[in-house]
Amino acid sequence: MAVDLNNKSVLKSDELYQYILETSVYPREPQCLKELRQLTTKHPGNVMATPADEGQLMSMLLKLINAKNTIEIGVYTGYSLLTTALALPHDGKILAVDINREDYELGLPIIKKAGVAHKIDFREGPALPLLDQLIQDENNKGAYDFVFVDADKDNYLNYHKRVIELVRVGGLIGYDNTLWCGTVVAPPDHPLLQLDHVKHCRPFVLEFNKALAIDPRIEICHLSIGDGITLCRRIS
Ligand SMILES: C[S@@+](CC[C@H](N)C(=O)[O-])C[C@H]1O[C@@H](n2cnc3c(N)ncnc32)[C@H](O)[C@@H]1O
Repeated sequence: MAVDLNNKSVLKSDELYQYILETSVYPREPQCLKELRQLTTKHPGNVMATPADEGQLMSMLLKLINAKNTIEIGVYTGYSLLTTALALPHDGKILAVDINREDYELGLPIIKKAGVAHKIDFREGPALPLLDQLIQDENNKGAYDFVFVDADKDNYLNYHKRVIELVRVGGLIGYDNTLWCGTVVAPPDHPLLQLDHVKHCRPFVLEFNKALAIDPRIEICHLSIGDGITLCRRIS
C-alpha cells in the first residue's frame, strides 16, 4: 500500500468526498478561503491545512455558540484562522499562536483583504508558555468561547490541562487530527507508521483520546471528518 497523507477524508472514497465538496462545501466557500486554499496547495506543508468541509463545520459551530473570544493553537497559513475570523462578529477576537510566523504571513494578505485581520492577535512562539501565562491571570479563566487546537500532537494533553481552564462552561474546544490518519486503529506494520512523525505521535494521540473519553469536565463528540476532530463541550 502506498503511503499517502493527501487524502483528507476517512471516507475511503475520493469520489464520495469530492461529491460532498462539490454539492455542499465549495458552492458556499467564501472567495477568500478559496484563494487561501489555492495558495496553500502550492506550499510544501499543504497537507497540514484544515480541509474545507471541516472548516465549514467549524464555521457553523462558532456561529451556533455565538463565539466572540477564541484561541487558535497552530495557524500554519491560516485556513482555520480565516474561517474562524469570518465566523466571529466584527468585534470578535482570536488569540492565535504558532512557532512559525513565516507561514502565517504567507496567508496574511488574503486575511487582510477579507477585512478580518483586526480580529487576530498573532503570537509567534510555542503555545504552552503562552497558555501558562494566560492561566496565571484569573480574568482569563473561563473567558474563551472556543479553542481550536491543531499543533504538536505530542502536547495535546498538556494543552488540554490548560485550555480547559480558559474555555467557559458551555464553550467548545476542538482538537484536530484525533484519528491520526486512521493509525489509531492501525496494526504496527501499517505503511503510514513507517513515517517517523506519524509513528512518534500515535501513542500520544491514543493516550489523549483515552483521557478525553473519561474526563468528567467535558462532553465529547469524536467526529470522522478530515483527520478526525474531537469536540469537547465544557460542562463543569
Ligand atoms: C496542522 S498545522 C495547523 C494548520 C492550520 N490550523 C490550518 O488550518 O491551516 C500545525 C501548526 O502547528 C505549529 N506548531 C507546531 N508546534 C507548535 C507549538 N509547540 N506551538 C505553537 N505552534 C506549533 C506548526 O508550526 C504548524 O504551523
